[in-house]
This record gives sequence, C-alpha cells and structure tokens, in this order.
Amino acid sequence: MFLKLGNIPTVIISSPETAELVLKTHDAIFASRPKLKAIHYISDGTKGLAFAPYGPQWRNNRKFCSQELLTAEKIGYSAGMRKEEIGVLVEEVKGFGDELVVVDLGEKIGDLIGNMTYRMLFTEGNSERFDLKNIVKEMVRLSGTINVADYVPFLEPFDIQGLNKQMKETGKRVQEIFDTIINEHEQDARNYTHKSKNKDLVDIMLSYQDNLNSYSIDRATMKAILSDMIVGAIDTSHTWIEWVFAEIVKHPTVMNKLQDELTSIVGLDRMVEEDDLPKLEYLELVLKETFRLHPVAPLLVPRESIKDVVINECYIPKGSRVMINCWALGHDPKIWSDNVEEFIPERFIAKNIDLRGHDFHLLPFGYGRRSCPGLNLGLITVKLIVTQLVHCFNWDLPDGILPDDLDMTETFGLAAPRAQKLLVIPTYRLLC
Ligand code: HEM
Repeated sequence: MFLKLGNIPTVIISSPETAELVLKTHDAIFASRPKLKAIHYISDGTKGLAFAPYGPQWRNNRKFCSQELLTAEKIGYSAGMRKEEIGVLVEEVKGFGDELVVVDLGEKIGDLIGNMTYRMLFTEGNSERFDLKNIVKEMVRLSGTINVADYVPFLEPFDIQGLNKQMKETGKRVQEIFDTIINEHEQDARNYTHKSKNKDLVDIMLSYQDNLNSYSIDRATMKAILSDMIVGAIDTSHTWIEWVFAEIVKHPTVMNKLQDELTSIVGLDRMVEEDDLPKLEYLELVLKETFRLHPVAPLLVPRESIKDVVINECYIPKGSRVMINCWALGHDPKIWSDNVEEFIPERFIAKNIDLRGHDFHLLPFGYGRRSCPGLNLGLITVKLIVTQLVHCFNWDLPDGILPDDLDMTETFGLAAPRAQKLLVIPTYRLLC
C-alpha cells in the first residue's frame, strides 16, 4: 500500500512476497532509518545503531555491539547472572506459599529483564537512585507515539501535541543518568576498582575511547548505544513473554503441554538451565504462535529508502518510509487458514518456519542488514523466563475471571504490549 502521510511517501507491506523483495532482494536500498524527532531529542540516535542512517558509523557500531556484547560466547558469560536474577524472582514468588497471592506478572517480568539488561550494560541493577524503570518506560512511550511533526516537519515549532517538551525533558534526564554511569566507570578505571568485577559494556566502550588507530567511540556514541541496547532489549522481550503468559493462562491445555515437556526433559527436582532450552520443541511452537498473533514490533522498525526503486510496478521514491506490517502477515487467512484468530501452537508442526528468520511469513527479528543483532540474547531471555516460570509454578486467573473473559486488547507503539495488567495467581509445583 502506498500512502502520502503528510509530506512523507510511505509504503506499508502486508504480503510475504513483497516483504522478501524489500528485506532481501532490495535490502541495501531499504537499509536506512528515518530521522524521528523522538530519537533526536531523547538520544543522539544518529550516533547510535538502531536509528543511525545507513553508513560507516552505523556499520562500525553494529559490528562493535555484535562482537563485544551479542556473540554466543559473550552471552554465555552472563548465564550465571541470568540464573541469579531469575532465582531471586522464583524465591520471592515461592515465598507466597499457599496464600494465593495475586501477582502483576507483567511488572515482575519487566523488572527482571530490566535488571538482567542493566547488569550486562553497566553492572548495576535497576538502582533506585536512577529510577531507570520509569525513565525507560517514558523513552519507549515517546519513541512509539506518532508525532505529527515526523510527517509534516514545518509543524515542529508549534509542538501541537506537546511532545517536544516531554522529549527534551526525558532526553535531558537520560543523558544525565548515562553521564553519571560513564563518569563512575571512568573513576573506577582510574582507581583500578573495575579489576575486581567482570567487564560490562561501558568498560568495554571506554577501552575504545580515543582509539587513534581504528574504531573509536566518543561519549555521545556511548550514550546512544546504551539507549539503543536498553530500548531494544527490554520492551521487546517483556512484551513477548507477557503475551505468552496471557495465551497460556487462557489456554490451560497449552500450559499443561509445556509443563509436561519440561517435566520429561528437566524433571521436577530441579530448575531449568540454559542448556535445556534447545531440547524444548513444544516451547518453540508456543513462541511462534504467540508471535504470530501478537507481533512484538507490529510494523518492525521503520526503514527509509536511500534511492528510487520500482517494486511490483510501484515507484517508490528515495526517502520513502517503509513499514512491514507483521500484524497483517500473522492474521492473513490466506497464509494461516480460517482459524487464524485461534491460538493453536500445533499449526507450526508441519511448517518449516524458524524463529530466527529466513521466512517472510513470520519475522520476529526482521531480516537483512537492519535485522535484530540481539536475536540470540532475546531468544535466550524469552525462553529462559517463560520456561522457568512455567516449570516452577502453576498459573491461574484470580477468582471470578474465566479464561474466555481475559482482556486481550493491545496498545500500539514501537512494541504492542497488553493494554491491561496480567494478574495471575502462582502455586509452586517443583519437588525441590
Ligand atoms: C525477543 C526480543 C527481541 C525482539 C522480538 C526484537 C525485535 C527486533 C526487530 C523486529 C528489529 C527491527 C528489524 C528490522 O528492521 O528488520 C530489531 C532491531 C534491533 N534490535 Fe532487537 N529484538 C529483540 C531483542 C533485542 C536485544 C536483546 C537487543 C540488544 C541487546 C536488541 C537490539 C536491537 C537493535 C540495536 C536493533 C536495530 C538494528 C539496526 O538498525 O541495525 N534487540 N529488533
């Protein structure tokens, strides 16, 4: 579909065949991102990775993050930290005993992923002194709000939605927090205090500062990369996991099948380890079906074309904004048959569709040059949290709410999380 939104030619792709043409055949032409106002005000996004224009700076930053944080080996180093963080949550919930406490599961999951992410990036968890949780919520909200000035640029000075002021305030706060974190890491390096801990991403970025011979990272780039890693990692995994739980409490037979698989592979006398994850086949089906119905990034992350091109006889001028409509792909009866609205993980048994991409019917992590570099970390996080919580606990809806009554409304932004809280009652089920 070709539209003119304000001054911006916009293309929305809703078929797997055309998605393949854009993301694979003409990948290089659609490898840039639009300069959105939120990214400009909140972090100097053009210096980072997720919203940097296609070019050498983006390429170097992506290579740096992929090699220094997101390889299988580097992700493996932080397995102990993930185990510790999830263990704390399991102990907390287990501590409710037989009291049938109602838990806001989405909030617990968000806090857990936040802690895991901050510890990888700058060692400290969600420390109270920064109130990171609320700042990140605000960053995500503002990045996902449709800003009229992104489509009709001359309206920007009028700030008719009042967004500029909010974005500037949030941006100032984010910059201050990152400056404090970086200053403290520099101080630690000067005092050699950092030697007593594992290197986090800020330590590694500092070691690339003022590197005269090759790739060098300045402070603005450090802050833009931190911002990209936080926004990229937390909201995506959180949204996916919350939808998995919403679907499995709505479909107890699916929860039972997941638990049966875990009982047979892991056993009831221990918790799940990351090594168990590749053996869990039914889990893969549940993740795919959840993503099909509730794509985390329903329009992926917008792309921008860097030259004129003709696709399917449609002329797409340079500078067009291109969105892949993953929501429409997942709800198309021509692809998934008439039961498209039903949650049936088994529909994927006969389909050779990999969560990691290579199939344009289901694109959890996008495709091509701008595809998600955090895919491996995202999958481990999602799988570990889902399996650990499903293995350790039974989850029931509070009294008076029947599975069919569960509100499945979604909100819309960069990600598409649940509109309502997911309130559930856990009961411990392991023998240890
Ligand atoms: C399950 C979790 C995740 C999902 C579903 C997800 C999804 C996505 C999607 C759909 C895109 C856009 C791809 C495209 O335009 O083709 C993307 C890009 C990106 N993601 Fe993820 N992501 C996840 C986890 C992560 C993690 C853990 C990180 C980093 C720690 C991360 C960092 C990024 C970055 C930096 C980009 C922009 C890449 C670029 O423009 O070159 N993501 N992600």
